[in-house]
Amino acid sequence: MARIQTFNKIAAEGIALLEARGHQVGPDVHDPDGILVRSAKLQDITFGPSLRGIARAGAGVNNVPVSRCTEEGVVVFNTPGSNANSVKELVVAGLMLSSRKIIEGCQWVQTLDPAKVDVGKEVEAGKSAFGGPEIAGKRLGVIGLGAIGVMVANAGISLGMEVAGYDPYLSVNSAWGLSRSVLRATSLEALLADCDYISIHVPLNDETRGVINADRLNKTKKGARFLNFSRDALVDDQAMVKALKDGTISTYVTDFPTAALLGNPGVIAIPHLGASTPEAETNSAIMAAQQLADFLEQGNIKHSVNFPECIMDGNGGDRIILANKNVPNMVSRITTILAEAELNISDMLNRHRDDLAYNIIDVDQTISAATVEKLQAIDGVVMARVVPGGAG
Ligand SMILES: NC(=O)c1ccc[n+]([C@@H]2O[C@H](COP(=O)([O-])OP(=O)(O)OC[C@H]3O[C@@H](n4cnc5c(N)ncnc54)[C@H](O)[C@@H]3O)[C@@H](O)[C@H]2O)c1
Ligand SMILES: O=C(O)[C@H](O)COP(=O)(O)O
Repeated sequence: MARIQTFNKIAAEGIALLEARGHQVGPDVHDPDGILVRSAKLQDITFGPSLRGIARAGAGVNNVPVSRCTEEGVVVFNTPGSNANSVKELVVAGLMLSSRKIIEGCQWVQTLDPAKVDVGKEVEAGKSAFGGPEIAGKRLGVIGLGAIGVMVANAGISLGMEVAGYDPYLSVNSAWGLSRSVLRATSLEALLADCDYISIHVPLNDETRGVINADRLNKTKKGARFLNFSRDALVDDQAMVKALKDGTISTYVTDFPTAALLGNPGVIAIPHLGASTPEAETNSAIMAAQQLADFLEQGNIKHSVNFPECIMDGNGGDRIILANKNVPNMVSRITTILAEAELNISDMLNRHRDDLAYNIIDVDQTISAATVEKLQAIDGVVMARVVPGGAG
Protein backbone atom coordinates (compact mmCIF):
# COMPACT_ATOMS: atom_id res chain seq x y z
CA MET A 1 0.00 0.00 0.00
CA ALA A 2 1.25 3.48 -0.89
CA ARG A 3 0.33 6.79 0.72
CA ILE A 4 -0.85 9.40 -1.79
CA GLN A 5 -1.45 13.01 -0.81
CA THR A 6 -3.84 15.11 -2.87
CA PHE A 7 -3.27 18.87 -3.26
CA ASN A 8 -6.47 19.73 -5.15
CA LYS A 9 -9.91 18.26 -5.45
CA ILE A 10 -9.30 15.31 -7.77
CA ALA A 11 -12.20 13.68 -9.65
CA ALA A 12 -13.69 10.78 -7.68
CA GLU A 13 -12.89 8.24 -10.42
CA GLY A 14 -9.14 8.82 -9.95
CA ILE A 15 -9.34 8.49 -6.18
CA ALA A 16 -11.48 5.34 -6.53
CA LEU A 17 -8.92 3.77 -8.86
CA LEU A 18 -6.14 4.25 -6.30
CA GLU A 19 -8.25 3.05 -3.39
CA ALA A 20 -9.32 -0.03 -5.34
CA ARG A 21 -5.63 -0.83 -5.74
CA GLY A 22 -5.20 -0.65 -1.96
CA HIS A 23 -3.63 2.79 -1.62
CA GLN A 24 -4.40 5.40 1.02
CA VAL A 25 -5.39 8.70 -0.63
CA GLY A 26 -6.38 12.13 0.67
CA PRO A 27 -5.33 15.67 1.52
CA ASP A 28 -4.21 14.77 5.05
CA VAL A 29 -1.95 11.84 4.17
CA HIS A 30 1.48 12.28 5.78
CA ASP A 31 4.90 11.15 4.51
CA PRO A 32 3.45 10.47 1.06
CA ASP A 33 4.98 8.12 -1.47
CA GLY A 34 3.08 9.98 -4.17
CA ILE A 35 1.37 13.31 -4.75
CA LEU A 36 -1.68 13.89 -6.95
CA VAL A 37 -2.16 17.53 -7.95
CA ARG A 38 -3.91 19.87 -10.38
CA SER A 39 -2.84 23.53 -10.32
CA ALA A 40 -1.74 23.87 -6.68
CA LYS A 41 1.75 25.35 -6.51
CA LEU A 42 4.26 22.87 -5.12
CA GLN A 43 7.34 25.10 -5.47
CA ASP A 44 7.42 26.04 -1.78
CA ILE A 45 6.69 22.55 -0.47
CA THR A 46 9.59 20.60 1.03
CA PHE A 47 9.30 16.99 -0.05
CA GLY A 48 10.05 14.26 2.49
CA PRO A 49 12.38 11.32 1.78
CA SER A 50 9.42 9.00 1.20
CA LEU A 51 8.23 10.86 -1.94
CA ARG A 52 8.74 8.93 -5.17
CA GLY A 53 6.33 10.39 -7.70
CA ILE A 54 4.11 13.39 -8.44
CA ALA A 55 1.24 13.08 -10.90
CA ARG A 56 -0.24 16.26 -12.34
CA ALA A 57 -3.83 15.58 -13.44
CA GLY A 58 -3.57 17.91 -16.41
CA ALA A 59 -1.04 19.24 -18.91
CA GLY A 60 0.95 22.14 -17.47
CA VAL A 61 3.66 21.31 -14.92
CA ASN A 62 4.84 24.86 -14.23
CA ASN A 63 3.35 24.51 -10.72
CA VAL A 64 5.76 21.63 -9.97
CA PRO A 65 9.49 22.16 -9.22
CA VAL A 66 10.53 19.69 -11.92
CA SER A 67 14.31 20.30 -11.74
CA ARG A 68 14.35 19.82 -7.96
CA CYS A 69 12.30 16.65 -8.37
CA THR A 70 14.79 15.29 -10.91
CA GLU A 71 17.70 15.99 -8.55
CA GLU A 72 15.83 14.24 -5.72
CA GLY A 73 14.90 11.25 -7.91
CA VAL A 74 11.19 12.10 -7.88
CA VAL A 75 9.35 11.17 -11.07
CA VAL A 76 6.89 13.82 -12.34
CA PHE A 77 3.99 12.76 -14.56
CA ASN A 78 1.37 14.71 -16.51
CA THR A 79 -1.60 13.54 -18.57
CA PRO A 80 -1.07 14.64 -22.18
CA GLY A 81 -4.25 15.23 -24.13
CA SER A 82 -6.57 14.31 -21.26
CA ASN A 83 -8.23 17.73 -21.19
CA ALA A 84 -7.50 18.92 -24.75
CA ASN A 85 -11.06 18.69 -26.06
CA SER A 86 -12.36 20.66 -23.09
CA VAL A 87 -9.88 23.47 -23.80
CA LYS A 88 -10.57 23.38 -27.55
CA GLU A 89 -14.29 23.89 -26.96
CA LEU A 90 -13.64 26.92 -24.74
CA VAL A 91 -11.22 28.34 -27.32
CA VAL A 92 -13.98 28.08 -29.95
CA ALA A 93 -16.24 29.97 -27.54
CA GLY A 94 -13.39 32.47 -27.06
CA LEU A 95 -13.17 33.05 -30.81
CA MET A 96 -16.86 33.93 -30.92
CA LEU A 97 -16.69 36.07 -27.77
CA SER A 98 -13.69 37.96 -29.14
CA SER A 99 -15.48 38.71 -32.41
CA ARG A 100 -19.08 39.48 -31.49
CA LYS A 101 -19.78 41.73 -28.52
CA ILE A 102 -21.81 39.00 -26.82
CA ILE A 103 -20.70 39.71 -23.25
CA GLU A 104 -21.20 43.49 -23.51
CA GLY A 105 -24.57 42.94 -25.23
CA CYS A 106 -25.81 40.55 -22.54
CA GLN A 107 -24.63 42.89 -19.79
CA TRP A 108 -26.48 45.78 -21.46
CA VAL A 109 -29.71 43.76 -21.74
CA GLN A 110 -29.60 43.15 -17.98
CA THR A 111 -29.55 46.92 -17.41
CA LEU A 112 -32.91 47.42 -19.14
CA ASP A 113 -35.71 48.12 -16.72
CA PRO A 114 -38.98 46.48 -17.90
CA ALA A 115 -40.90 48.88 -15.68
CA LYS A 116 -39.60 51.81 -17.72
CA VAL A 117 -39.00 50.49 -21.26
CA ASP A 118 -40.42 48.03 -23.78
CA VAL A 119 -37.58 45.49 -23.64
CA GLY A 120 -38.17 44.03 -27.14
CA LYS A 121 -38.26 47.49 -28.72
CA GLU A 122 -35.18 48.64 -26.78
CA VAL A 123 -33.22 45.52 -27.81
CA GLU A 124 -33.91 46.13 -31.49
CA ALA A 125 -33.01 49.78 -31.16
CA GLY A 126 -29.80 49.18 -29.23
CA LYS A 127 -28.38 46.02 -30.80
CA SER A 128 -26.31 47.76 -33.44
CA ALA A 129 -23.81 48.74 -30.76
CA PHE A 130 -22.90 45.10 -30.25
CA GLY A 131 -22.17 43.82 -33.75
CA GLY A 132 -18.95 42.06 -34.76
CA PRO A 133 -17.44 40.14 -37.67
CA GLU A 134 -17.88 36.46 -38.54
CA ILE A 135 -14.83 34.26 -38.15
CA ALA A 136 -15.40 32.24 -41.36
CA GLY A 137 -12.98 33.36 -44.04
CA LYS A 138 -10.64 35.02 -41.53
CA ARG A 139 -7.16 33.78 -40.72
CA LEU A 140 -6.46 31.99 -37.43
CA GLY A 141 -2.88 31.58 -36.22
CA VAL A 142 -2.16 28.77 -33.77
CA ILE A 143 1.09 28.97 -31.79
CA GLY A 144 2.01 25.49 -30.53
CA LEU A 145 0.56 22.46 -32.26
CA GLY A 146 0.37 19.88 -29.48
CA ALA A 147 -2.70 18.12 -28.11
CA ILE A 148 -4.74 21.34 -27.84
CA GLY A 149 -3.23 23.35 -30.70
CA VAL A 150 -3.95 20.61 -33.24
CA MET A 151 -7.59 20.42 -32.12
CA VAL A 152 -7.95 24.20 -32.24
CA ALA A 153 -6.36 24.40 -35.70
CA ASN A 154 -8.64 21.65 -37.03
CA ALA A 155 -11.69 23.31 -35.44
CA GLY A 156 -10.72 26.55 -37.19
CA ILE A 157 -10.69 24.72 -40.54
CA SER A 158 -14.13 23.20 -39.75
CA LEU A 159 -15.44 26.70 -38.99
CA GLY A 160 -14.33 27.92 -42.42
CA MET A 161 -11.24 29.79 -41.29
CA GLU A 162 -7.86 29.85 -42.97
CA VAL A 163 -5.46 28.44 -40.41
CA ALA A 164 -1.70 28.85 -40.03
CA GLY A 165 0.31 27.03 -37.38
CA TYR A 166 3.72 27.61 -35.81
CA ASP A 167 5.56 24.95 -33.82
CA PRO A 168 9.32 24.45 -34.20
CA TYR A 169 9.12 21.20 -32.20
CA LEU A 170 6.09 19.69 -33.93
CA SER A 171 5.88 15.98 -33.03
CA VAL A 172 5.18 13.27 -35.58
CA ASN A 173 2.04 12.41 -33.66
CA SER A 174 0.74 15.98 -33.90
CA ALA A 175 1.64 16.16 -37.59
CA TRP A 176 -0.48 13.04 -38.21
CA GLY A 177 -3.45 14.65 -36.43
CA LEU A 178 -3.26 18.03 -38.15
CA SER A 179 -5.60 18.86 -41.03
CA ARG A 180 -3.76 19.09 -44.34
CA SER A 181 -5.39 22.47 -44.85
CA VAL A 182 -3.39 24.03 -42.02
CA LEU A 183 -0.66 26.25 -43.44
CA ARG A 184 2.82 26.38 -41.99
CA ALA A 185 3.90 29.76 -40.62
CA THR A 186 7.63 30.18 -41.25
CA SER A 187 8.16 32.13 -38.03
CA LEU A 188 6.25 33.40 -35.01
CA GLU A 189 6.61 36.95 -36.36
CA ALA A 190 5.10 35.92 -39.72
CA LEU A 191 2.13 34.32 -37.96
CA LEU A 192 1.53 37.41 -35.80
CA ALA A 193 1.75 39.74 -38.80
CA ASP A 194 -0.69 37.72 -40.92
CA CYS A 195 -3.47 36.52 -38.62
CA ASP A 196 -6.79 38.07 -37.57
CA TYR A 197 -7.16 35.68 -34.62
CA ILE A 198 -4.21 34.23 -32.71
CA SER A 199 -4.39 31.44 -30.13
CA ILE A 200 -1.37 30.32 -28.11
CA HIS A 201 -1.02 26.70 -26.90
CA VAL A 202 2.53 26.22 -25.61
CA PRO A 203 3.84 25.19 -22.17
CA LEU A 204 5.21 27.88 -19.87
CA ASN A 205 8.97 27.38 -19.55
CA ASP A 206 12.16 29.43 -19.70
CA GLU A 207 11.94 29.62 -23.48
CA THR A 208 8.29 30.68 -23.70
CA ARG A 209 7.99 33.01 -20.69
CA GLY A 210 7.05 36.46 -22.05
CA VAL A 211 7.15 35.23 -25.64
CA ILE A 212 4.33 37.66 -26.48
CA ASN A 213 6.15 40.88 -25.63
CA ALA A 214 5.98 44.54 -26.70
CA ASP A 215 8.28 43.95 -29.66
CA ARG A 216 6.16 41.09 -31.05
CA LEU A 217 2.88 42.87 -30.33
CA ASN A 218 4.19 45.85 -32.33
CA LYS A 219 4.56 43.52 -35.31
CA THR A 220 1.10 41.97 -34.89
CA LYS A 221 -1.63 42.61 -37.45
CA LYS A 222 -3.59 45.74 -36.47
CA GLY A 223 -6.83 44.85 -34.71
CA ALA A 224 -6.02 41.17 -34.20
CA ARG A 225 -7.82 39.23 -31.51
CA PHE A 226 -5.51 37.29 -29.16
CA LEU A 227 -6.51 34.22 -27.15
CA ASN A 228 -4.45 32.82 -24.29
CA PHE A 229 -5.70 29.56 -22.83
CA SER A 230 -2.19 28.45 -21.86
CA ARG A 231 -0.59 30.47 -19.04
CA ASP A 232 -0.52 34.10 -17.87
CA ALA A 233 3.26 34.58 -17.98
CA LEU A 234 3.49 33.76 -21.70
CA VAL A 235 2.20 37.27 -22.33
CA ASP A 236 3.67 40.54 -21.07
CA ASP A 237 0.56 42.03 -19.45
CA GLN A 238 1.74 45.65 -19.55
CA ALA A 239 2.58 45.33 -23.26
CA MET A 240 -0.83 43.72 -23.89
CA VAL A 241 -2.67 46.53 -22.08
CA LYS A 242 -0.79 49.06 -24.23
CA ALA A 243 -1.58 47.09 -27.40
CA LEU A 244 -5.27 47.07 -26.44
CA LYS A 245 -5.19 50.82 -25.83
CA ASP A 246 -3.54 51.67 -29.15
CA GLY A 247 -5.78 49.25 -31.09
CA THR A 248 -3.05 46.80 -32.13
CA ILE A 249 -5.06 44.12 -30.35
CA SER A 250 -8.82 44.55 -30.36
CA THR A 251 -9.63 41.83 -27.81
CA TYR A 252 -7.51 39.75 -25.42
CA VAL A 253 -9.28 36.61 -24.24
CA THR A 254 -7.44 34.99 -21.37
CA ASP A 255 -8.13 32.02 -19.14
CA PHE A 256 -5.48 33.42 -16.74
CA PRO A 257 -6.56 36.86 -15.47
CA THR A 258 -4.02 39.01 -13.63
CA ALA A 259 -4.36 42.22 -11.62
CA ALA A 260 -2.82 44.25 -14.45
CA LEU A 261 -5.52 43.13 -16.90
CA LEU A 262 -8.67 43.66 -14.83
CA GLY A 263 -10.71 46.71 -15.74
CA ASN A 264 -9.07 47.22 -19.13
CA PRO A 265 -11.46 47.53 -22.08
CA GLY A 266 -10.96 44.71 -24.57
CA VAL A 267 -10.03 42.12 -21.95
CA ILE A 268 -12.24 39.05 -21.64
CA ALA A 269 -11.07 37.36 -18.46
CA ILE A 270 -12.16 33.77 -17.80
CA PRO A 271 -11.41 32.16 -14.41
CA HIS A 272 -9.22 29.27 -15.66
CA LEU A 273 -12.13 27.15 -16.91
CA GLY A 274 -10.30 25.44 -19.80
CA ALA A 275 -10.22 22.01 -18.16
CA SER A 276 -13.28 22.44 -15.95
CA THR A 277 -15.59 19.91 -17.54
CA PRO A 278 -16.57 16.64 -15.87
CA GLU A 279 -15.16 14.77 -18.86
CA ALA A 280 -11.71 16.41 -18.69
CA GLU A 281 -11.53 16.18 -14.91
CA THR A 282 -12.38 12.48 -14.99
CA ASN A 283 -10.00 11.70 -17.87
CA SER A 284 -7.13 13.56 -16.21
CA ALA A 285 -7.71 12.05 -12.77
CA ILE A 286 -7.89 8.48 -14.09
CA MET A 287 -4.80 8.89 -16.25
CA ALA A 288 -2.79 10.51 -13.45
CA ALA A 289 -3.90 7.91 -10.89
CA GLN A 290 -3.11 5.02 -13.24
CA GLN A 291 0.36 6.30 -14.10
CA LEU A 292 1.22 7.01 -10.46
CA ALA A 293 -0.05 3.62 -9.30
CA ASP A 294 1.83 1.77 -12.07
CA PHE A 295 5.01 3.53 -11.02
CA LEU A 296 4.60 3.04 -7.28
CA GLU A 297 3.57 -0.60 -7.67
CA GLN A 298 5.87 -1.72 -10.48
CA GLY A 299 8.35 1.05 -11.25
CA ASN A 300 6.95 1.47 -14.75
CA ILE A 301 7.10 5.04 -16.10
CA LYS A 302 4.70 6.43 -18.69
CA HIS A 303 4.14 10.11 -19.55
CA SER A 304 6.80 11.50 -17.26
CA VAL A 305 8.10 15.01 -17.95
CA ASN A 306 11.50 14.41 -16.33
CA PHE A 307 12.22 10.66 -16.55
CA PRO A 308 12.43 8.46 -19.65
CA GLU A 309 9.53 6.21 -20.59
CA CYS A 310 10.41 2.76 -19.20
CA ILE A 311 7.95 -0.13 -19.00
CA MET A 312 8.81 -3.78 -18.39
CA ASP A 313 6.57 -6.74 -17.50
CA GLY A 314 7.57 -8.42 -14.26
CA ASN A 315 8.46 -12.05 -13.55
CA GLY A 316 7.04 -12.26 -10.03
CA GLY A 317 10.39 -11.84 -8.28
CA ASP A 318 12.02 -8.82 -6.66
CA ARG A 319 12.51 -5.67 -8.73
CA ILE A 320 14.95 -2.81 -8.24
CA ILE A 321 14.34 0.56 -9.81
CA LEU A 322 17.32 2.85 -10.06
CA ALA A 323 17.97 6.30 -11.51
CA ASN A 324 21.48 7.50 -12.22
CA LYS A 325 23.40 10.23 -13.99
CA ASN A 326 23.79 9.28 -17.63
CA VAL A 327 27.59 8.79 -17.54
CA PRO A 328 29.79 5.87 -18.68
CA ASN A 329 30.30 2.73 -16.62
CA MET A 330 27.16 3.01 -14.47
CA VAL A 331 25.51 -0.23 -15.64
CA SER A 332 28.66 -2.25 -14.95
CA ARG A 333 28.99 -0.77 -11.45
CA ILE A 334 25.35 -1.59 -10.72
CA THR A 335 25.53 -5.14 -12.05
CA THR A 336 28.80 -5.76 -10.20
CA ILE A 337 27.11 -5.02 -6.87
CA LEU A 338 24.22 -7.32 -7.81
CA ALA A 339 26.67 -10.08 -8.79
CA GLU A 340 28.59 -9.64 -5.51
CA ALA A 341 25.26 -10.14 -3.69
CA GLU A 342 24.79 -13.33 -5.75
CA LEU A 343 21.67 -11.94 -7.38
CA ASN A 344 20.85 -13.24 -10.84
CA ILE A 345 19.35 -10.64 -13.19
CA SER A 346 16.39 -12.18 -14.99
CA ASP A 347 15.44 -9.06 -16.94
CA MET A 348 16.70 -5.52 -17.22
CA LEU A 349 15.69 -2.34 -19.03
CA ASN A 350 17.81 0.80 -19.21
CA ARG A 351 16.54 4.03 -20.76
CA HIS A 352 17.88 7.54 -20.69
CA ARG A 353 16.56 11.05 -21.08
CA ASP A 354 19.03 13.92 -21.32
CA ASP A 355 21.40 13.58 -18.32
CA LEU A 356 19.35 10.96 -16.52
CA ALA A 357 19.17 7.17 -16.92
CA TYR A 358 16.53 4.91 -15.42
CA ASN A 359 16.80 1.17 -14.88
CA ILE A 360 14.31 -1.55 -14.07
CA ILE A 361 16.09 -4.69 -12.91
CA ASP A 362 14.30 -7.96 -12.07
CA VAL A 363 16.23 -10.56 -10.09
CA ASP A 364 15.54 -14.18 -9.20
CA GLN A 365 16.37 -13.84 -5.49
CA THR A 366 15.32 -11.53 -2.67
CA ILE A 367 17.18 -8.21 -2.57
CA SER A 368 18.52 -7.22 0.85
CA ALA A 369 18.44 -3.71 2.31
CA ALA A 370 22.26 -3.81 2.43
CA THR A 371 22.42 -4.33 -1.34
CA VAL A 372 20.09 -1.39 -1.94
CA GLU A 373 22.30 0.74 0.30
CA LYS A 374 25.37 -0.21 -1.74
CA LEU A 375 23.55 0.72 -4.95
CA GLN A 376 22.50 4.05 -3.48
CA ALA A 377 26.09 4.75 -2.47
CA ILE A 378 27.38 4.54 -6.07
CA ASP A 379 28.54 7.99 -7.13
CA GLY A 380 25.97 9.23 -9.66
CA VAL A 381 23.03 7.15 -8.41
CA VAL A 382 20.12 9.50 -7.73
CA MET A 383 17.64 6.95 -6.43
CA ALA A 384 17.55 3.18 -5.84
CA ARG A 385 14.61 1.28 -4.37
CA VAL A 386 13.09 -2.14 -4.26
CA VAL A 387 9.53 -1.93 -5.54
CA PRO A 388 7.29 -3.13 -2.73
CA GLY A 389 5.46 -6.29 -3.59
CA GLY A 390 7.99 -7.27 -6.22
CA ALA A 391 7.62 -7.29 -9.98
CA GLY A 392 4.69 -9.63 -10.31
N1 LIG B 1 -6.68 26.60 -19.78
C1 LIG B 1 -6.55 25.37 -19.29
O1 LIG B 1 -7.31 24.94 -18.44
C2 LIG B 1 -5.49 24.49 -19.84
C3 LIG B 1 -5.71 23.11 -19.97
C4 LIG B 1 -4.70 22.31 -20.50
C5 LIG B 1 -3.49 22.87 -20.85
N2 LIG B 1 -3.30 24.20 -20.69
C6 LIG B 1 -2.02 24.84 -21.08
O2 LIG B 1 -1.85 24.59 -22.47
C7 LIG B 1 -0.51 24.15 -22.69
C8 LIG B 1 -0.49 23.26 -23.91
O3 LIG B 1 -1.22 22.07 -23.63
P1 LIG B 1 -1.16 20.81 -24.60
O4 LIG B 1 -1.94 19.75 -23.94
O5 LIG B 1 -1.47 21.21 -25.99
O6 LIG B 1 0.40 20.48 -24.50
P2 LIG B 1 1.30 19.70 -25.54
O7 LIG B 1 2.57 19.40 -24.83
O8 LIG B 1 0.55 18.60 -26.17
O9 LIG B 1 1.60 20.79 -26.68
C9 LIG B 1 2.46 21.88 -26.53
C10 LIG B 1 3.03 22.21 -27.90
O10 LIG B 1 3.78 23.42 -27.80
C11 LIG B 1 4.90 23.28 -28.65
N3 LIG B 1 5.91 24.25 -28.29
C12 LIG B 1 6.80 24.18 -27.26
N4 LIG B 1 7.59 25.28 -27.26
C13 LIG B 1 7.15 26.04 -28.31
C14 LIG B 1 7.57 27.30 -28.82
N5 LIG B 1 8.57 28.00 -28.26
N6 LIG B 1 6.93 27.79 -29.91
C15 LIG B 1 5.92 27.11 -30.49
N7 LIG B 1 5.50 25.89 -30.05
C16 LIG B 1 6.11 25.39 -28.96
C17 LIG B 1 5.34 21.83 -28.47
O11 LIG B 1 6.14 21.41 -29.56
C18 LIG B 1 3.99 21.12 -28.43
O12 LIG B 1 3.60 20.70 -29.71
C19 LIG B 1 -0.13 23.44 -21.39
O13 LIG B 1 1.26 23.43 -21.19
C20 LIG B 1 -0.83 24.26 -20.34
O14 LIG B 1 0.01 25.32 -19.90
C21 LIG B 1 -4.26 25.02 -20.19
O1 LIG C 1 -2.53 22.59 -17.52
C1 LIG C 1 -3.67 22.18 -17.38
O2 LIG C 1 -4.00 20.99 -17.55
C2 LIG C 1 -4.75 23.17 -17.07
O3 LIG C 1 -4.30 24.43 -16.82
C3 LIG C 1 -5.83 22.70 -16.16
O4 LIG C 1 -5.58 23.08 -14.85
P1 LIG C 1 -6.61 22.59 -13.70
O5 LIG C 1 -6.44 21.12 -13.60
O6 LIG C 1 -6.21 23.31 -12.48
O7 LIG C 1 -7.99 22.98 -14.19
